[in-house]
Amino acid sequence: MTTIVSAQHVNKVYKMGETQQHVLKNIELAIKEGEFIAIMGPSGSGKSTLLYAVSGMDQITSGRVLFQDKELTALTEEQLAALRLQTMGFIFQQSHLLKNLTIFDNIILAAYLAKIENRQTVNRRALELMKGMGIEELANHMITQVSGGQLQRAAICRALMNNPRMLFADEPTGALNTNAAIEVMDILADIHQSGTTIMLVTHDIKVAAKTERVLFMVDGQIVAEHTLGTYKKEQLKAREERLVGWLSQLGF
Ligand SMILES: Nc1ncnc2c1ncn2[C@@H]1O[C@H](COP(=O)(O)OP(=O)(O)OP(=O)(O)O)[C@@H](O)[C@H]1O
Repeated sequence: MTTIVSAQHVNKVYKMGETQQHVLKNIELAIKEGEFIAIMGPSGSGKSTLLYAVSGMDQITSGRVLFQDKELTALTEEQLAALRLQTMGFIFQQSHLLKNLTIFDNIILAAYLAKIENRQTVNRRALELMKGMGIEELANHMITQVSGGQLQRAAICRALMNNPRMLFADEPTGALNTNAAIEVMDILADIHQSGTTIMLVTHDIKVAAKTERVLFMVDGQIVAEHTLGTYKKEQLKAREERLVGWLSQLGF
């Protein structure tokens, strides 16, 4: 399998006035095309910072990040924005949908503005995706009229509009109740099954148990990793138990 993301000697230092905080410390990471990978670790260990560093959402202080063999730090802002638009999708804990637009308009907005495809194609794709997520009947609802789980499914549709090679998800189930979290995670597992590489940050063992490889961060470093392999529904309990055992060995 080819490598889609490669982080080499990546450091990130936040400077605030006189003080500095070294948040990513010499990170080495390779993610294979088609992988499903979770980042776990204590609060403040640098999980989100790593996700934003390897997706080019945030600048790094030193080192290199390659995405599909393109060095992100060598790209201009415009080139980086174009690469993100064409190849990456993002999902966050809060859906970040716009309050004064319908669910449908929220999903299509970025694709319309990008003007890569005509409006008919964009509309058709949005409807297909909404159907796949079971929210096609909510197309004309305002975002205040639907549940948290439905909002997150709309945010996933939006992230998939450009048919990304890779999805980056920062605590995608963090704001959801248990059932909605399970639904959203099952959708992400299906998206992975269809060939999309996914990197997600999570505190939730049930979420991580559906991924293939779990990295554990402490204080800006990846200190351990656990390979779970291909997810099969009937193995979920056993995978959760393996993760609990591994995490407790790590003192988490
Ligand atoms: N924009 C920023 N400016 C300064 N410091 C920041 C910034 N973003 C994050 N940090 C600091 O970097 C450290 C790592 O933050 P990060 O959000 O990556 O951790 P995390 O492991 O994702 O935490 P959590 O699980 O709580 O979301 C924290 O100490 C945080 O306060």
